Amino acid sequence: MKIALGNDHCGFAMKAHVMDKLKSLGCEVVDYGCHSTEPVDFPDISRTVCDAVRSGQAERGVLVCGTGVGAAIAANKIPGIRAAVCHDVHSAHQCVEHDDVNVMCMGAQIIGPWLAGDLLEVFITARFSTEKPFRRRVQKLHEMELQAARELKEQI
Ligand SMILES: O=C(CO)[C@H](O)[C@H](O)[C@H](O)COP(=O)(O)O
Repeated sequence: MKIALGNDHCGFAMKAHVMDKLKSLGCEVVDYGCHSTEPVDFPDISRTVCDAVRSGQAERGVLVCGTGVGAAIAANKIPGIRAAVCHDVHSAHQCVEHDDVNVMCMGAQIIGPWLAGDLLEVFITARFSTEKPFRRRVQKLHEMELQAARELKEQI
């Protein structure tokens, strides 16, 4: 699986571990930065990673910031992206199985590298369920996104 990986300065220290884990799972990883602890703005990193997912360059994205929260807020503003902060193993697989999450966000200030590795493993191996209720709910998310775009257009 192709993965777009991004982090801000708070996530930089965890990146090497995340990268190693993803590679050990057989993933092809593109690193969209940042590449040091020099402060950057998490919305910029989310944008780049999510554009790679949207365009099909990557199948899924992984974002690491301090808490995972800012990265997820930014990612969810991008059409076609369903991002979730995951700090427990159950959410990390269920968010894909039930909600078709395509970008997982983690907080390097909240969890350690070993839990991050376990989260990545279940996130990468999980697949969106074919069961109707889950498909219907995600379809409703698409419709909400389209409605929001229409409302925005009316305002302009
Ligand atoms: O977690 C984050 C956003 O939700 C960021 O990674 C930072 O931790 C947070 O914004 C604090 O930023 P700072 O520049 O390290 O003070």
